[in-house]
Amino acid sequence: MNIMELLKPLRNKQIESYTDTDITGLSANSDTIRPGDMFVCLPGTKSDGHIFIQDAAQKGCSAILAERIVENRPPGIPYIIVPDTRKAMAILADQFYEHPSYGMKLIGVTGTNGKTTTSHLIERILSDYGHSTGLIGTLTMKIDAYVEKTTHTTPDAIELQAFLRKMKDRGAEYAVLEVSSHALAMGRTRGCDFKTAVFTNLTHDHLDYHRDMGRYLEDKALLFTGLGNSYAGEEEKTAILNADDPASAYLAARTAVQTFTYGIREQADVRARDIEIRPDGTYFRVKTPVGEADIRLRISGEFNVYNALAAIAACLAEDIPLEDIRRSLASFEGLAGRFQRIDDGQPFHVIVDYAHNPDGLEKAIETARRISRGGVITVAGCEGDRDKAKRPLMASIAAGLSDWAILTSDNPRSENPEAILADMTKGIPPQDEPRWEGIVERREAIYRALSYAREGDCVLITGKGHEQRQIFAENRSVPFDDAEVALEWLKAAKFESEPSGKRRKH
Ligand SMILES: CC(=O)N[C@H]1[C@@H](OP(=O)(O)OP(=O)(O)OC[C@H]2O[C@@H](n3ccc(=O)[nH]c3=O)[C@H](O)[C@@H]2O)O[C@H](CO)[C@@H](O)[C@@H]1O[C@H](C)C(=O)N[C@@H](C)C(=O)N[C@H](CCC(=O)O)C(=O)O
Ligand SMILES: Nc1ncnc2c1ncn2[C@@H]1O[C@H](COP(=O)(O)OP(=O)(O)OP(=O)(O)O)[C@@H](O)[C@H]1O
Ligand SMILES: N[C@H](CCC[C@H](N)C(=O)O)C(=O)O
Ligand SMILES: [Mg+2]
Repeated sequence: MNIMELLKPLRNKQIESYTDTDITGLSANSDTIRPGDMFVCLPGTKSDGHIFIQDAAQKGCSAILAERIVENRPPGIPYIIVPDTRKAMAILADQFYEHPSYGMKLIGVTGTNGKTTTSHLIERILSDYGHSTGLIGTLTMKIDAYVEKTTHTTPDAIELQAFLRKMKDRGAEYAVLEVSSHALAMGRTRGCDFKTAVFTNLTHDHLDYHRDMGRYLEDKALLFTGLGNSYAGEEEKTAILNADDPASAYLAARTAVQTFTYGIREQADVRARDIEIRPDGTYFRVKTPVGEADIRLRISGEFNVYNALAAIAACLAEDIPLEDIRRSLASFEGLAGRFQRIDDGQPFHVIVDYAHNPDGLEKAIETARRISRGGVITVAGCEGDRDKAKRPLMASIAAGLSDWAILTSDNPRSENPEAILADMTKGIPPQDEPRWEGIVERREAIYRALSYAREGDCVLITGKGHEQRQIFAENRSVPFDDAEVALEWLKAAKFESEPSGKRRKH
């Protein structure tokens, strides 16, 4: 794309040097930049993109977008200054990829927990109904059967717009996007013309980044305030809100578009009752403006009722008949690491779940309690280089709500795992008979939890869900998959079926 064409939507820019040139791509990373790309200098949290200008120039970048002049600016390369390169990058990415979100129906899902589950439920219902649908989220980026790997829940603006372009070119009618609060705060989705915004819930997480719950909510609200800014198309827009979450009233007040609510406890447009939580799934009756239905989900937990209700509301807003929604939900077999059952014939439940914040952990343990015929043994850890305030809260929930908690490591990243564990255990009130122990090594913690289980118990392994690696200092990571580790132990323990039930061989 010609440089002037690319820069057209940037209102506030200063062109320091200029040559008429073609821009063949955009990049904010001097490591992976290709000749012909415009280099966007982002002031980051770890380093400053401006210091890599020379590097990018040597690799053949075609232009530079910066926030200031730097010394030894490479001659002969167009150099443009804008007040905020991150915001400008999103606008340029939308322009470069020729507004891929226009003309597709974009459904954005945000909230502390449940984004991935809700997004996949929506995607499944839409595609079962015959719509060509793309999805971008924590687990994957996909367009119908075509799949790419992701590194982030919401990729940066360049990767995001490039993938939306792929969706548009392949004929997708819908794009379901998981929109993280980091993405909203950093403007990664600027330029996306959302038709629908779905809110799951707001509870404590990511305060290392957002600083407090008020600012966290403000960042989440950006998805809803942004609904009013239509770049293209005049289709009706909707905010789908959780009537049982107090943050929804604020979001409703902040959006100019119509709202559609779901819930269990408060009055809502889409409401569930007669909820039954079983080991093999969840059953409930849903009342909607277009009728009632009995829903069967193959995933356990009241929290998954909320996720299903959000998906039902979003799909009713797309005029999908309730009966089709019911059928799709009944066939959804769940996602890797989201209250995932691990079964090797053992006489107790083993669940791998991605709960990595206080509310998620509480909900996961409550669900384990509902399906257990005995006790609940929980394995929980906390992340390194992330919100430290969660640590004592999560430890207190794990030890307080389980019959036995094994506190361990999650991804320690640059931190000392023993120190993370010590931060966690500070949150546990002294008890006459402690109901927890600490085992830093995660594999050993999982093995130990499984070895304690007796018939009917539930072993709940939380924090890493689908993740396949454990991350240590200096980005060193080792293969680690909770489900595989649990299966390793179960296979070695050799459970087998007997006519009288399951029993352990050794
Ligand atoms: C806090 C955060 O989100 N940081 C993201 C941000 O990094 P940053 O701005 O701090 O970048 P930096 O490392 O300081 O570098 C600054 C600039 O210099 C450039 N650089 C750097 C080194 C070099 O040699 N050459 C070079 O050009 C970098 O490419 C970057 O443009 O921009 C980077 C590029 O887009 C992201 O990879 C990075 O995500 C980090 C790795 C991350 O872990 N993010 C997580 C917290 C995140 O975003 N999570 C949410 C999900 C949260 C939820 O579940 O709700 C997500 O959407 O995934
Ligand atoms: N509606 C919900 N309310 C509370 N907790 C939930 C809800 N849905 C899921 N969880 C918990 O959060 C975990 C992650 O679920 P999911 O991946 O759907 O959320 P997410 O918002 O996409 O998470 P992330 O922010 O990591 O992308 C689940 O394993 C479960 O423990
Ligand atoms: N979406 C969460 C995932 C945390 C999962 C945990 N296992 C970790 O890797 O820290 C985050 O970005 O904070
Ligand atoms: Mg997710």
